[in-house]
Amino acid sequence: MILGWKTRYLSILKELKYSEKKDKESTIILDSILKKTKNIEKVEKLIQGNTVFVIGSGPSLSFAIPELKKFKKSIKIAADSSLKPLIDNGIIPDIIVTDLDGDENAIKKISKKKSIFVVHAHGDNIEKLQMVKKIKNCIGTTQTEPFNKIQNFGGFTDGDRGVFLASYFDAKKIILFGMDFGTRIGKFSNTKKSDRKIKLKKLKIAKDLLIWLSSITKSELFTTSMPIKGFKKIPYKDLDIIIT
Ligand SMILES: Nc1ncnc2c1ncn2[C@@H]1O[C@H](COP(=O)(O)OP(=O)(O)OP(=O)(O)O)[C@@H](O)[C@H]1O
Ligand SMILES: Nc1nc2c(c(=O)[nH]1)N=C(CO)CN2
Ligand SMILES: [Mg+2]
Repeated sequence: MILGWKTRYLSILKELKYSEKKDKESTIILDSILKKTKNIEKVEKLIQGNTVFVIGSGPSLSFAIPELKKFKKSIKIAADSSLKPLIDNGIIPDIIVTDLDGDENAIKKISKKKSIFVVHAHGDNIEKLQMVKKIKNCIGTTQTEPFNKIQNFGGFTDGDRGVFLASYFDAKKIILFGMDFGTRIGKFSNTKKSDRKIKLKKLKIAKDLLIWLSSITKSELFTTSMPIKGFKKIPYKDLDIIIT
């Protein structure tokens, strides 16, 4: 677990009134469903020393998609609900970070392909975890203590967990797409009207975690989305220069 994570996790539990006990229960269930695999080593190989794109569902995702199509070979980590618009546009991510509340059909469509799913267990997705049985390549994560097959790379929402994952495995550069945070929820995000308030709180937590990560990571950080402290803002036209 990354140094300092526990303190941040405890303050998230307090703010959102989540139960550590339920998070732990969920984690134990995910561990019991997962098979022993070499998927962690595969994820490490995809990320280490490479430029990695992390794609979220913020408003700028619509503008990012035509740009992403130009970079077929770059390693792409999709956060949950960004998966559907990506595959609808012929972009197959290498890694999908999800707590399984994105589009279930999109997940089914690529669940038998070589993309690796990084599935997060928490107290509010216990029933969803059964979907893992149908996914070919999977690793499991938690926000509490890691154990057995379950990892904790740090991070909270699917998007920021993607960035923590890329940093954990020493990506050379990490470039954000559709990771705008702020007060506008992207149209591809699977957020019900009644969940808007909590979603905005989660986005604020995610942004603060990324600002913290920027002060400790060895990876070089960039964003094509809304500016964020610690990340160098780059226009799409400069992507070619950054990647090479
Ligand atoms: N303005 C934004 N609107 C929606 N998503 C955003 C925004 N900015 C960044 N993101 C990132 O996009 C990711 C994917 O969006 P999605 O709606 O699937 O979130 P999620 O983390 O699954 O949320 P939930 O808490 O409901 O599981 C989020 O995890 C978040 O990190
Ligand atoms: N207990 C609990 N933990 C979470 C939740 C959630 O709804 N409940 N949502 C997350 C992703 O946004 C991450 N972690
Ligand atoms: Mg999700």
